[in-house]
Amino acid sequence: MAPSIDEAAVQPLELRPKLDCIKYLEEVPLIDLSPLRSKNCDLSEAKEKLASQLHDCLKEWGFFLVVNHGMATDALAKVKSTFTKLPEEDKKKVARNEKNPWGYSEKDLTKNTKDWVEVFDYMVAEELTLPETFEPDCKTVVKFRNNWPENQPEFQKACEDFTTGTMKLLYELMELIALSLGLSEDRLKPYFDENLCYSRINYYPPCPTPELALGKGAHKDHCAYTVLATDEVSGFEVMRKSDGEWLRVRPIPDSVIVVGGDILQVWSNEIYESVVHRAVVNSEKERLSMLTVAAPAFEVMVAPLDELVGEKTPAKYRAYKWGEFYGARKFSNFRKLDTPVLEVADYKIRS
Ligand SMILES: O=C(O)CCC(=O)C(=O)O
Ligand SMILES: [Fe+2]
Repeated sequence: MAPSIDEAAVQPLELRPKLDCIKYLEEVPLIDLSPLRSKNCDLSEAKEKLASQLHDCLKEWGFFLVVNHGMATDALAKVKSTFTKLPEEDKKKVARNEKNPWGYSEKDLTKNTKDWVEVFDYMVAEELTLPETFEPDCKTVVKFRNNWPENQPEFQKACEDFTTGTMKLLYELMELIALSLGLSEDRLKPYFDENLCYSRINYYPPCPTPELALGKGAHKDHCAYTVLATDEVSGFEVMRKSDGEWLRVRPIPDSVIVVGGDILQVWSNEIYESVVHRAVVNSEKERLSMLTVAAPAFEVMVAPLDELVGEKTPAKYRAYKWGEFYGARKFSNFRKLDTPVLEVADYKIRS
């Protein structure tokens, strides 16, 4: 008898990966950040050049790979080795719930289908005081704290080291992204004072029927952008805008992937579009990826940036409060399966 998996993780027919004809992206959009680390070159010239490359990558693909990113090369491997050793009961003890959305979950959904993944989420800030439910009319604030497994200092340290590296890169990219839109390099930074940046581990166990499920279903990232590191097992795929074709991105050793998100789409008034992507699983190998999300402060109103709006380029979105949007998405994991999840398209101005 064919192996079976949880019905909730079976993707609708049209969303299943076609594993017998995987297509690879042959010319990956690649940015080499070594000029930023070189003592012999003019830094502002180097930034302008990189910004222009980044513009082309984001415009064409909505994502790019980065080499010479400055992060410790063994950061992800350390997380992988410590996460995979965590005892099941320790993970279960720090399961996310409606009161604390940080910690472990094996029940994540994308578009209401269960992902074949175990995740662990933690905030970059160790604690944040925020409205209890993240909802517009919520008057009570609570302190959210990270939910680290007890007595696992090595795991926690590996996670924190990863995040120290990604946050540094995230701020470097913030300058380049601003420059790539013709803005001053510090234009986006104020949105990230008291940010909601967080990191996530995605652990994809081998799946007996990888042709039926997805590690992470097709989605766009809702933040400004994501820095994603993956191990050597392939599985990350992007949807090509022109024809909807799924293309697998081969892992390049010591690179990270930068995925443009919805906020960037809105800020840039659609000069850039966030990329649809997914994670495919396989029957033999476990796979681990980890990311840090560039998420602004709760109070930030996200709208097309003034400099990019004009008579010929009217605003394509009305403003929305990031914290409320984010909360609606985050807490949707604990709500009924049939409630539609908020999308950035809900703020689109239809002409
Ligand atoms: O694991 C991957 O390759 C992609 C993960 C991802 O897109 C996400 O967690 O948002
Ligand atoms: Fe993603």
